[in-house]
Amino acid sequence: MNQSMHIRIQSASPPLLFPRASSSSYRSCPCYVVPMEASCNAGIMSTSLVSRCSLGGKRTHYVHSGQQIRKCSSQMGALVTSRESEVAATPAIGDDKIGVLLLNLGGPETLDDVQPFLFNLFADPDIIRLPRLFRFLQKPLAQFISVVRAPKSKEGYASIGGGSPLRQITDAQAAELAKALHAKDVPAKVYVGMRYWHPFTEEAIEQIKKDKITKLVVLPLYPQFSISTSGSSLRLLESLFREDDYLVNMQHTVIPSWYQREGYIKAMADLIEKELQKFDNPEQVMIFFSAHGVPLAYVEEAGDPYKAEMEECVDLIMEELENRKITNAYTLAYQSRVGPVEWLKPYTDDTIIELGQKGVKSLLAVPISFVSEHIETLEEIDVEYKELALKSGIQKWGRVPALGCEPTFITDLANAVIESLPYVGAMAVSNLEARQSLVPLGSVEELLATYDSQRRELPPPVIVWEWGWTKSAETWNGRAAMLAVLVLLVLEVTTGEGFLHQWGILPLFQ
Ligand SMILES: C=CC1=C(C)c2cc3[nH]c(cc4nc(cc5[nH]c(cc1n2)c(C)c5CCC(=O)O)C(CCC(=O)O)=C4C)c(C)c3C=C
Ligand SMILES: [Fe+2]
Repeated sequence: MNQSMHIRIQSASPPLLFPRASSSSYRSCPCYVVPMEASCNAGIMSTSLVSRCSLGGKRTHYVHSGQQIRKCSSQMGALVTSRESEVAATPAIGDDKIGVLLLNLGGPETLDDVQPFLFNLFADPDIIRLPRLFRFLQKPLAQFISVVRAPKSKEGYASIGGGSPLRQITDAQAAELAKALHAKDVPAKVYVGMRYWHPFTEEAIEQIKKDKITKLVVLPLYPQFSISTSGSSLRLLESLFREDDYLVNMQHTVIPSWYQREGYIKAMADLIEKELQKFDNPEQVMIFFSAHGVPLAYVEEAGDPYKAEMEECVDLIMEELENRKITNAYTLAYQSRVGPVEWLKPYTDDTIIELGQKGVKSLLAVPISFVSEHIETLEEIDVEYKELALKSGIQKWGRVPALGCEPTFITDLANAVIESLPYVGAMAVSNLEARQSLVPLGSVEELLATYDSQRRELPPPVIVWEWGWTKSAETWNGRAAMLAVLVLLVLEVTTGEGFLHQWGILPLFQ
Protein backbone atom coordinates (compact mmCIF):
# COMPACT_ATOMS: atom_id res chain seq x y z
CA MET A 1 0.00 0.00 0.00
CA ASN A 2 1.17 3.52 -0.82
CA GLN A 3 2.77 5.03 2.28
CA SER A 4 1.08 8.36 1.76
CA MET A 5 -2.25 6.65 2.11
CA HIS A 6 -1.45 5.61 5.60
CA ILE A 7 -3.11 7.19 8.54
CA ARG A 8 -0.31 7.49 10.99
CA ILE A 9 -1.05 6.22 14.40
CA GLN A 10 0.47 7.53 17.52
CA SER A 11 -0.51 7.93 21.06
CA ALA A 12 -0.25 11.58 21.93
CA SER A 13 -0.71 10.57 25.49
CA PRO A 14 2.07 11.41 27.84
CA PRO A 15 4.04 8.56 29.27
CA LEU A 16 2.48 6.59 32.03
CA LEU A 17 2.28 9.13 34.77
CA PHE A 18 1.73 6.86 37.67
CA PRO A 19 4.36 4.52 39.06
CA ARG A 20 3.08 0.99 38.83
CA ALA A 21 5.65 -0.79 40.93
CA SER A 22 2.96 -2.09 43.25
CA SER A 23 1.00 -3.85 40.51
CA SER A 24 1.74 -7.52 40.61
CA SER A 25 0.63 -8.08 37.01
CA TYR A 26 3.60 -6.03 35.79
CA ARG A 27 6.99 -7.51 35.36
CA SER A 28 10.22 -5.86 34.41
CA CYS A 29 11.77 -6.27 31.00
CA PRO A 30 14.97 -5.34 29.20
CA CYS A 31 15.78 -1.76 28.34
CA TYR A 32 16.22 -0.23 24.92
CA VAL A 33 18.08 2.90 23.94
CA VAL A 34 17.48 5.52 21.26
CA PRO A 35 19.12 8.87 20.59
CA MET A 36 18.32 11.99 22.59
CA GLU A 37 16.14 13.62 20.00
CA ALA A 38 13.76 10.70 19.97
CA SER A 39 10.23 11.54 20.88
CA CYS A 40 8.92 10.37 24.19
CA ASN A 41 5.20 10.10 23.79
CA ALA A 42 3.90 7.05 25.53
CA GLY A 43 2.03 4.43 23.72
CA ILE A 44 0.65 1.01 23.88
CA MET A 45 2.33 -1.43 21.67
CA SER A 46 1.92 -4.99 20.84
CA THR A 47 4.85 -7.11 21.75
CA SER A 48 5.71 -7.14 18.05
CA LEU A 49 6.25 -3.40 18.19
CA VAL A 50 9.14 -3.51 20.57
CA SER A 51 10.05 0.08 21.25
CA ARG A 52 12.97 2.03 22.39
CA CYS A 53 13.37 5.36 24.01
CA SER A 54 15.67 7.24 26.26
CA LEU A 55 15.95 10.58 27.89
CA GLY A 56 19.23 12.36 27.36
CA GLY A 57 20.87 9.10 26.56
CA LYS A 58 19.66 7.46 29.75
CA ARG A 59 18.18 4.06 29.47
CA THR A 60 14.47 3.88 29.94
CA HIS A 61 12.71 0.85 31.34
CA TYR A 62 9.60 -0.74 30.07
CA VAL A 63 7.19 -3.12 31.64
CA HIS A 64 5.19 -5.79 29.95
CA SER A 65 1.61 -6.47 30.82
CA GLY A 66 0.11 -9.26 28.82
CA GLN A 67 0.26 -8.11 25.24
CA GLN A 68 1.32 -4.62 26.11
CA ILE A 69 4.58 -2.92 26.71
CA ARG A 70 4.64 0.29 28.64
CA LYS A 71 7.11 2.72 29.86
CA CYS A 72 7.56 2.35 33.53
CA SER A 73 8.95 4.51 36.31
CA SER A 74 8.24 7.76 37.98
CA GLN A 75 11.06 9.57 36.21
CA MET A 76 8.72 9.95 33.27
CA GLY A 77 6.52 12.32 35.26
CA ALA A 78 9.20 14.99 35.02
CA LEU A 79 9.50 14.40 31.32
CA VAL A 80 5.82 14.92 30.76
CA THR A 81 5.76 18.16 32.68
CA SER A 82 8.57 19.60 30.63
CA ARG A 83 7.16 18.30 27.37
CA GLU A 84 3.68 19.55 28.10
CA SER A 85 4.73 23.10 28.86
CA GLU A 86 7.06 23.06 25.89
CA VAL A 87 4.32 21.86 23.57
CA ALA A 88 1.64 24.12 25.02
CA ALA A 89 3.70 27.09 23.92
CA THR A 90 3.97 25.77 20.35
CA PRO A 91 1.98 28.11 18.09
CA ALA A 92 -0.15 26.90 15.19
CA ILE A 93 2.05 25.52 12.47
CA GLY A 94 2.74 28.16 9.79
CA ASP A 95 -0.05 28.61 7.26
CA ASP A 96 -1.43 25.19 7.86
CA LYS A 97 -5.11 24.77 8.43
CA ILE A 98 -5.44 22.43 11.37
CA GLY A 99 -8.45 20.20 11.87
CA VAL A 100 -9.40 17.85 14.68
CA LEU A 101 -11.77 15.03 13.83
CA LEU A 102 -13.65 13.64 16.83
CA LEU A 103 -14.89 10.12 16.14
CA ASN A 104 -17.88 8.81 18.00
CA LEU A 105 -20.64 6.24 17.81
CA GLY A 106 -23.71 8.36 17.08
CA GLY A 107 -27.20 7.66 18.29
CA PRO A 108 -30.77 7.84 17.01
CA GLU A 109 -32.23 11.31 17.44
CA THR A 110 -35.86 10.19 17.16
CA LEU A 111 -37.67 6.90 17.64
CA ASP A 112 -38.00 6.58 13.86
CA ASP A 113 -34.21 6.64 13.64
CA VAL A 114 -33.79 3.64 15.94
CA GLN A 115 -34.14 0.80 13.44
CA PRO A 116 -32.00 2.38 10.69
CA PHE A 117 -29.41 3.28 13.34
CA LEU A 118 -29.36 -0.34 14.49
CA PHE A 119 -29.10 -1.45 10.89
CA ASN A 120 -25.97 0.68 10.44
CA LEU A 121 -24.52 -0.75 13.64
CA PHE A 122 -25.13 -4.40 12.77
CA ALA A 123 -24.03 -3.88 9.16
CA ASP A 124 -20.59 -3.03 10.49
CA PRO A 125 -18.24 -6.00 10.01
CA ASP A 126 -16.42 -4.94 13.17
CA ILE A 127 -19.64 -5.54 15.13
CA ILE A 128 -20.82 -8.67 13.34
CA ARG A 129 -18.06 -10.47 11.50
CA LEU A 130 -19.31 -13.12 9.11
CA PRO A 131 -17.17 -15.80 7.51
CA ARG A 132 -15.72 -14.56 4.22
CA LEU A 133 -18.06 -16.78 2.22
CA PHE A 134 -21.12 -15.16 3.78
CA ARG A 135 -20.03 -11.52 3.76
CA PHE A 136 -22.62 -10.75 1.09
CA LEU A 137 -25.26 -11.54 3.69
CA GLN A 138 -24.10 -8.82 6.09
CA LYS A 139 -26.78 -6.34 5.09
CA PRO A 140 -29.75 -8.74 5.01
CA LEU A 141 -28.66 -10.05 8.41
CA ALA A 142 -28.29 -6.50 9.77
CA GLN A 143 -31.76 -5.74 8.44
CA PHE A 144 -33.18 -8.76 10.18
CA ILE A 145 -31.48 -8.19 13.53
CA SER A 146 -32.24 -4.49 13.56
CA VAL A 147 -35.92 -5.16 12.96
CA VAL A 148 -36.03 -7.77 15.72
CA ARG A 149 -34.16 -5.57 18.20
CA ALA A 150 -35.78 -2.23 17.35
CA PRO A 151 -38.84 -2.53 19.65
CA LYS A 152 -36.68 -3.17 22.74
CA SER A 153 -34.26 -0.40 21.81
CA LYS A 154 -37.11 2.00 21.09
CA GLU A 155 -38.52 1.41 24.54
CA GLY A 156 -35.18 2.40 26.00
CA TYR A 157 -34.83 5.53 23.87
CA ALA A 158 -38.47 6.48 24.56
CA SER A 159 -37.75 6.35 28.29
CA ILE A 160 -34.85 8.83 27.96
CA GLY A 161 -36.87 11.43 26.07
CA GLY A 162 -37.30 9.86 22.62
CA GLY A 163 -33.72 9.84 21.36
CA SER A 164 -30.03 9.76 22.12
CA PRO A 165 -28.39 12.88 23.57
CA LEU A 166 -25.10 11.87 21.95
CA ARG A 167 -25.09 14.31 19.05
CA GLN A 168 -25.81 17.34 21.22
CA ILE A 169 -23.20 16.40 23.79
CA THR A 170 -20.53 15.58 21.21
CA ASP A 171 -21.20 18.88 19.40
CA ALA A 172 -20.82 20.72 22.72
CA GLN A 173 -17.55 18.86 23.41
CA ALA A 174 -16.30 19.81 19.95
CA ALA A 175 -17.16 23.49 20.53
CA GLU A 176 -15.44 23.48 23.95
CA LEU A 177 -12.39 21.73 22.53
CA ALA A 178 -12.14 24.33 19.76
CA LYS A 179 -12.32 27.08 22.40
CA ALA A 180 -9.66 25.42 24.54
CA LEU A 181 -7.37 25.05 21.51
CA HIS A 182 -7.88 28.68 20.51
CA ALA A 183 -7.06 29.74 24.07
CA LYS A 184 -3.77 27.88 23.64
CA ASP A 185 -3.05 29.65 20.34
CA VAL A 186 -3.98 26.70 18.19
CA PRO A 187 -6.77 27.90 15.92
CA ALA A 188 -8.04 24.47 14.94
CA LYS A 189 -11.43 23.59 13.56
CA VAL A 190 -13.07 20.66 15.29
CA TYR A 191 -15.29 18.22 13.37
CA VAL A 192 -17.57 15.45 14.58
CA GLY A 193 -17.75 12.19 12.63
CA MET A 194 -20.18 9.56 13.89
CA ARG A 195 -19.95 5.91 12.92
CA TYR A 196 -23.64 4.94 12.85
CA TRP A 197 -25.69 8.14 12.71
CA HIS A 198 -25.59 11.80 11.76
CA PRO A 199 -23.29 13.59 11.34
CA PHE A 200 -21.67 10.59 9.66
CA THR A 201 -17.88 10.39 9.35
CA GLU A 202 -18.31 10.77 5.59
CA GLU A 203 -20.10 14.12 6.14
CA ALA A 204 -17.31 15.35 8.42
CA ILE A 205 -14.72 14.36 5.85
CA GLU A 206 -16.58 16.27 3.12
CA GLN A 207 -16.50 19.38 5.31
CA ILE A 208 -12.80 18.87 6.06
CA LYS A 209 -12.14 18.83 2.33
CA LYS A 210 -14.30 21.92 1.73
CA ASP A 211 -12.41 23.76 4.47
CA LYS A 212 -9.11 22.73 2.84
CA ILE A 213 -7.68 21.40 6.09
CA THR A 214 -3.99 20.56 5.63
CA LYS A 215 -3.20 18.88 8.94
CA LEU A 216 -5.66 16.61 10.68
CA VAL A 217 -5.60 15.08 14.16
CA VAL A 218 -7.95 12.13 14.47
CA LEU A 219 -9.23 11.70 18.01
CA PRO A 220 -11.71 8.90 18.80
CA LEU A 221 -13.84 9.92 21.79
CA TYR A 222 -13.37 6.54 23.44
CA PRO A 223 -10.77 6.58 26.22
CA GLN A 224 -9.91 2.91 25.69
CA PHE A 225 -9.33 1.29 22.31
CA SER A 226 -11.63 -1.46 21.09
CA ILE A 227 -11.82 -3.09 17.69
CA SER A 228 -15.60 -2.54 17.91
CA THR A 229 -15.41 1.23 18.52
CA SER A 230 -12.29 3.24 17.66
CA GLY A 231 -11.07 0.34 15.51
CA SER A 232 -14.24 0.34 13.45
CA SER A 233 -14.16 4.12 12.97
CA LEU A 234 -10.50 4.06 11.96
CA ARG A 235 -11.13 1.26 9.51
CA LEU A 236 -13.86 3.31 7.88
CA LEU A 237 -11.62 6.35 7.82
CA GLU A 238 -8.84 4.46 6.17
CA SER A 239 -11.12 3.30 3.40
CA LEU A 240 -12.29 6.90 2.86
CA PHE A 241 -8.70 8.13 2.78
CA ARG A 242 -7.70 5.47 0.33
CA GLU A 243 -10.39 6.46 -2.14
CA ASP A 244 -9.75 10.19 -2.16
CA ASP A 245 -6.93 12.17 -3.79
CA TYR A 246 -7.20 15.10 -1.42
CA LEU A 247 -7.21 12.97 1.70
CA VAL A 248 -4.39 10.75 0.53
CA ASN A 249 -2.18 13.82 0.49
CA MET A 250 -3.45 15.45 3.67
CA GLN A 251 -1.14 15.05 6.64
CA HIS A 252 -2.65 13.44 9.67
CA THR A 253 -2.07 11.57 12.87
CA VAL A 254 -4.29 9.41 15.06
CA ILE A 255 -4.54 9.29 18.84
CA PRO A 256 -5.82 5.73 19.30
CA SER A 257 -6.49 5.82 23.04
CA TRP A 258 -5.91 8.22 25.90
CA TYR A 259 -7.25 6.55 29.07
CA GLN A 260 -3.86 6.91 30.75
CA ARG A 261 -3.62 10.68 30.41
CA GLU A 262 -3.19 12.52 33.64
CA GLY A 263 -5.91 15.08 32.93
CA TYR A 264 -8.47 12.42 32.11
CA ILE A 265 -7.59 10.37 35.19
CA LYS A 266 -7.78 13.46 37.40
CA ALA A 267 -11.09 14.54 35.91
CA MET A 268 -12.56 11.08 36.61
CA ALA A 269 -11.18 11.12 40.15
CA ASP A 270 -12.67 14.61 40.71
CA LEU A 271 -16.11 13.40 39.69
CA ILE A 272 -15.89 10.32 41.92
CA GLU A 273 -14.64 12.33 44.89
CA LYS A 274 -17.49 14.80 44.50
CA GLU A 275 -20.15 12.09 44.22
CA LEU A 276 -18.81 10.20 47.25
CA GLN A 277 -19.40 13.30 49.37
CA LYS A 278 -23.14 12.93 48.76
CA PHE A 279 -23.25 9.71 50.82
CA ASP A 280 -23.66 9.81 54.61
CA ASN A 281 -20.59 7.59 55.11
CA PRO A 282 -18.46 8.16 52.01
CA GLU A 283 -15.67 5.81 53.10
CA GLN A 284 -18.07 2.86 53.23
CA VAL A 285 -19.25 3.22 49.65
CA MET A 286 -18.20 0.56 47.14
CA ILE A 287 -16.96 2.26 43.94
CA PHE A 288 -18.47 0.27 41.09
CA PHE A 289 -16.82 0.85 37.70
CA SER A 290 -19.18 -0.28 34.95
CA ALA A 291 -17.74 -0.51 31.46
CA HIS A 292 -19.55 -1.31 28.23
CA GLY A 293 -18.78 -4.95 27.46
CA VAL A 294 -17.53 -6.59 24.29
CA PRO A 295 -17.85 -10.25 23.32
CA LEU A 296 -15.06 -12.25 24.97
CA ALA A 297 -13.84 -13.46 21.58
CA TYR A 298 -12.81 -9.91 20.66
CA VAL A 299 -10.26 -9.99 23.45
CA GLU A 300 -9.33 -13.67 23.46
CA GLU A 301 -9.39 -14.41 19.75
CA ALA A 302 -8.91 -11.10 17.96
CA GLY A 303 -6.53 -9.52 20.49
CA ASP A 304 -8.66 -6.49 21.36
CA PRO A 305 -6.69 -4.49 23.99
CA TYR A 306 -9.96 -3.16 25.45
CA LYS A 307 -10.01 -5.26 28.63
CA ALA A 308 -6.36 -4.63 29.48
CA GLU A 309 -6.77 -0.91 28.90
CA MET A 310 -9.94 -0.84 30.96
CA GLU A 311 -8.33 -2.60 33.89
CA GLU A 312 -5.36 -0.31 33.81
CA CYS A 313 -7.58 2.73 33.56
CA VAL A 314 -9.43 1.68 36.71
CA ASP A 315 -6.11 1.07 38.50
CA LEU A 316 -4.90 4.54 37.56
CA ILE A 317 -8.06 6.22 38.80
CA MET A 318 -7.86 4.29 42.08
CA GLU A 319 -4.21 5.25 42.49
CA GLU A 320 -5.13 8.89 41.96
CA LEU A 321 -7.89 8.54 44.58
CA GLU A 322 -5.48 6.85 46.99
CA ASN A 323 -3.14 9.83 46.57
CA ARG A 324 -6.08 11.88 47.80
CA LYS A 325 -6.49 9.53 50.77
CA ILE A 326 -9.61 7.95 49.33
CA THR A 327 -9.20 4.23 49.80
CA ASN A 328 -12.68 2.85 49.19
CA ALA A 329 -13.28 -0.70 48.04
CA TYR A 330 -13.88 -0.90 44.30
CA THR A 331 -14.77 -3.31 41.55
CA LEU A 332 -15.03 -3.41 37.74
CA ALA A 333 -17.81 -5.13 35.79
CA TYR A 334 -19.10 -5.07 32.21
CA GLN A 335 -22.58 -4.04 31.13
CA SER A 336 -24.84 -3.87 28.06
CA ARG A 337 -24.37 -7.43 26.87
CA VAL A 338 -26.33 -8.16 23.69
CA GLY A 339 -27.26 -11.73 22.63
CA PRO A 340 -26.30 -15.09 24.05
CA VAL A 341 -22.55 -15.30 23.34
CA GLU A 342 -20.15 -14.84 26.23
CA TRP A 343 -19.07 -11.24 26.84
CA LEU A 344 -16.40 -9.85 29.13
CA LYS A 345 -17.04 -10.86 32.72
CA PRO A 346 -18.01 -10.23 35.40
CA TYR A 347 -21.33 -8.91 34.19
CA THR A 348 -22.63 -5.80 35.88
CA ASP A 349 -26.01 -7.29 36.80
CA ASP A 350 -24.52 -10.47 38.33
CA THR A 351 -22.01 -8.40 40.28
CA ILE A 352 -24.66 -6.12 41.71
CA ILE A 353 -26.63 -9.13 42.96
CA GLU A 354 -23.48 -10.66 44.44
CA LEU A 355 -22.51 -7.46 46.23
CA GLY A 356 -26.00 -7.22 47.70
CA GLN A 357 -25.68 -10.80 48.94
CA LYS A 358 -22.33 -9.98 50.49
CA GLY A 359 -23.91 -7.20 52.49
CA VAL A 360 -22.66 -4.15 50.59
CA LYS A 361 -25.05 -1.32 51.46
CA SER A 362 -23.82 1.66 49.42
CA LEU A 363 -22.78 1.63 45.79
CA LEU A 364 -21.45 4.39 43.54
CA ALA A 365 -21.70 3.46 39.85
CA VAL A 366 -18.99 4.92 37.60
CA PRO A 367 -19.55 4.62 33.83
CA ILE A 368 -16.02 4.27 32.52
CA SER A 369 -15.99 3.47 28.81
CA PHE A 370 -17.66 6.51 27.38
CA VAL A 371 -17.43 10.26 27.98
CA SER A 372 -21.04 11.32 27.30
CA GLU A 373 -24.34 10.51 28.86
CA HIS A 374 -26.14 8.01 26.65
CA ILE A 375 -28.82 5.37 26.75
CA GLU A 376 -26.68 3.02 28.80
CA THR A 377 -26.06 5.55 31.57
CA LEU A 378 -29.48 7.19 31.55
CA GLU A 379 -31.57 4.05 31.23
CA GLU A 380 -29.52 0.95 31.95
CA ILE A 381 -27.55 2.26 34.94
CA ASP A 382 -29.92 4.90 36.31
CA VAL A 383 -33.06 2.80 36.03
CA GLU A 384 -32.38 -0.93 35.52
CA TYR A 385 -29.24 -1.39 37.61
CA LYS A 386 -30.44 0.94 40.33
CA GLU A 387 -33.66 -1.05 40.63
CA LEU A 388 -31.69 -4.32 40.69
CA ALA A 389 -29.36 -2.94 43.36
CA LEU A 390 -32.18 -1.84 45.61
CA LYS A 391 -33.86 -5.24 45.17
CA SER A 392 -30.57 -6.96 46.01
CA GLY A 393 -30.26 -5.31 49.40
CA ILE A 394 -28.19 -2.27 48.50
CA GLN A 395 -29.69 0.69 50.28
CA LYS A 396 -27.86 3.72 48.93
CA TRP A 397 -27.18 4.17 45.23
CA GLY A 398 -25.29 6.92 43.44
CA ARG A 399 -23.94 7.46 39.95
CA VAL A 400 -21.04 9.52 38.70
CA PRO A 401 -22.04 11.69 35.72
CA ALA A 402 -20.25 11.24 32.41
CA LEU A 403 -17.42 13.71 31.78
CA GLY A 404 -19.28 15.67 29.10
CA CYS A 405 -17.72 19.14 28.92
CA GLU A 406 -15.89 19.00 32.27
CA PRO A 407 -13.16 21.69 31.91
CA THR A 408 -10.25 19.52 33.20
CA PHE A 409 -11.20 16.87 30.69
CA ILE A 410 -11.58 19.25 27.73
CA THR A 411 -8.26 20.92 28.60
CA ASP A 412 -6.63 17.52 28.62
CA LEU A 413 -8.08 16.67 25.20
CA ALA A 414 -6.75 20.00 23.93
CA ASN A 415 -3.31 19.14 25.33
CA ALA A 416 -3.46 15.72 23.68
CA VAL A 417 -4.17 17.38 20.34
CA ILE A 418 -1.38 19.92 20.80
CA GLU A 419 1.09 17.25 21.82
CA SER A 420 0.25 15.30 18.69
CA LEU A 421 0.72 18.23 16.28
CA PRO A 422 4.47 17.87 15.85
CA TYR A 423 3.80 14.35 14.64
CA VAL A 424 1.20 15.28 12.04
CA GLY A 425 2.83 14.24 8.83
CA ALA A 426 6.21 14.88 10.42
CA MET A 427 7.32 11.31 10.31
CA ALA A 428 7.90 9.79 6.96
CA VAL A 429 7.43 6.36 8.32
CA SER A 430 8.71 3.33 6.63
CA ASN A 431 7.38 0.08 7.97
CA LEU A 432 10.69 -0.50 9.63
CA GLU A 433 10.75 2.91 11.28
CA ALA A 434 7.16 2.49 12.39
CA ARG A 435 8.01 -0.74 14.10
CA GLN A 436 10.97 0.71 15.87
CA SER A 437 9.37 3.92 17.03
CA LEU A 438 8.14 4.39 20.54
CA VAL A 439 4.51 4.69 19.60
CA PRO A 440 2.57 2.49 17.23
CA LEU A 441 3.07 4.68 14.19
CA GLY A 442 1.85 3.43 10.88
CA SER A 443 -1.31 2.92 8.99
CA VAL A 444 -4.61 2.15 10.61
CA GLU A 445 -4.31 -1.26 9.06
CA GLU A 446 -1.09 -1.68 10.92
CA LEU A 447 -2.57 -0.68 14.24
CA LEU A 448 -5.57 -2.90 13.68
CA ALA A 449 -3.32 -5.70 12.59
CA THR A 450 -1.55 -5.37 15.91
CA TYR A 451 -4.69 -6.40 17.72
CA ASP A 452 -6.71 -8.04 15.05
CA SER A 453 -4.10 -9.60 12.85
CA GLN A 454 -6.09 -12.33 11.21
CA ARG A 455 -9.42 -10.56 11.21
CA ARG A 456 -10.90 -13.86 12.29
CA GLU A 457 -14.51 -14.71 12.17
CA LEU A 458 -16.00 -13.87 15.54
CA PRO A 459 -19.20 -15.23 16.99
CA PRO A 460 -21.92 -12.71 16.19
CA PRO A 461 -22.75 -10.89 19.43
CA VAL A 462 -26.39 -11.03 18.50
CA ILE A 463 -28.05 -14.33 17.73
CA VAL A 464 -31.76 -14.27 17.59
CA TRP A 465 -32.32 -17.85 18.63
CA GLU A 466 -30.44 -20.69 20.28
CA TRP A 467 -31.07 -24.35 21.06
CA GLY A 468 -29.18 -27.57 21.85
CA TRP A 469 -27.67 -29.28 24.87
CA THR A 470 -23.96 -28.80 24.51
CA LYS A 471 -22.03 -25.69 23.65
CA SER A 472 -20.79 -27.19 20.42
CA ALA A 473 -24.22 -28.49 19.45
CA GLU A 474 -25.63 -25.09 20.22
CA THR A 475 -23.03 -23.44 18.06
CA TRP A 476 -23.66 -25.72 15.10
CA ASN A 477 -27.40 -25.70 15.54
CA GLY A 478 -27.21 -21.96 15.71
CA ARG A 479 -25.09 -21.79 12.58
CA ALA A 480 -27.38 -24.15 10.69
CA ALA A 481 -30.42 -22.18 11.77
CA MET A 482 -28.73 -18.95 10.88
CA LEU A 483 -27.93 -20.23 7.43
CA ALA A 484 -31.53 -21.28 6.97
CA VAL A 485 -32.78 -17.87 8.02
CA LEU A 486 -30.22 -16.19 5.82
CA VAL A 487 -31.39 -18.18 2.82
CA LEU A 488 -34.97 -17.17 3.62
CA LEU A 489 -33.91 -13.59 3.99
CA VAL A 490 -32.09 -13.58 0.70
CA LEU A 491 -35.16 -15.05 -0.97
CA GLU A 492 -37.29 -12.38 0.69
CA VAL A 493 -35.05 -9.58 -0.40
CA THR A 494 -34.58 -10.85 -3.96
CA THR A 495 -38.13 -12.01 -4.67
CA GLY A 496 -40.01 -9.51 -2.52
CA GLU A 497 -42.13 -12.36 -1.21
CA GLY A 498 -42.07 -14.40 1.98
CA PHE A 499 -43.12 -14.40 5.60
CA LEU A 500 -41.55 -11.08 6.53
CA HIS A 501 -43.39 -9.35 3.69
CA GLN A 502 -46.60 -11.12 4.68
CA TRP A 503 -46.20 -9.86 8.22
CA GLY A 504 -45.44 -6.37 6.99
CA ILE A 505 -41.93 -6.38 8.48
CA LEU A 506 -40.24 -5.96 5.10
CA PRO A 507 -39.67 -3.78 3.13
CA LEU A 508 -38.41 -1.36 5.77
CA PHE A 509 -37.03 1.67 4.08
CA GLN A 510 -39.93 2.86 1.97
C1 LIG B 1 -16.86 1.78 24.57
C2 LIG B 1 -18.11 1.75 24.35
C3 LIG B 1 -18.81 0.76 23.53
C4 LIG B 1 -18.44 -0.52 23.11
C5 LIG B 1 -17.15 -1.26 23.39
C6 LIG B 1 -19.52 -1.04 22.36
C7 LIG B 1 -19.57 -2.31 21.78
C8 LIG B 1 -20.74 -2.90 21.27
N1 LIG B 1 -22.03 -2.39 21.25
C9 LIG B 1 -22.91 -3.27 20.69
C10 LIG B 1 -24.28 -3.12 20.50
C11 LIG B 1 -25.01 -1.94 20.74
N2 LIG B 1 -24.53 -0.77 21.24
C12 LIG B 1 -25.53 0.16 21.32
C13 LIG B 1 -25.45 1.45 21.80
C14 LIG B 1 -24.31 2.02 22.29
N3 LIG B 1 -23.05 1.46 22.39
C15 LIG B 1 -22.18 2.36 22.95
C16 LIG B 1 -20.84 2.18 23.25
C17 LIG B 1 -20.11 1.00 23.01
N4 LIG B 1 -20.50 -0.10 22.32
C18 LIG B 1 -22.94 3.54 23.21
C19 LIG B 1 -22.37 4.79 23.80
C20 LIG B 1 -24.25 3.34 22.80
C21 LIG B 1 -25.42 4.27 22.97
C22 LIG B 1 -25.59 5.29 21.92
C23 LIG B 1 -26.79 6.13 22.25
O1 LIG B 1 -27.67 6.15 21.41
O2 LIG B 1 -26.91 6.75 23.30
C24 LIG B 1 -26.72 -0.43 20.82
C25 LIG B 1 -28.05 0.28 20.67
C26 LIG B 1 -28.80 0.42 21.92
C27 LIG B 1 -29.42 -0.87 22.30
O3 LIG B 1 -30.23 -1.40 21.53
O4 LIG B 1 -29.06 -1.40 23.34
C28 LIG B 1 -26.42 -1.73 20.48
C29 LIG B 1 -27.35 -2.77 19.92
C30 LIG B 1 -22.14 -4.40 20.34
C31 LIG B 1 -22.74 -5.63 19.69
C32 LIG B 1 -20.81 -4.17 20.68
C33 LIG B 1 -19.61 -5.00 20.51
C34 LIG B 1 -19.44 -5.90 19.61
FE1 LIG C 1 -22.62 -0.55 22.10
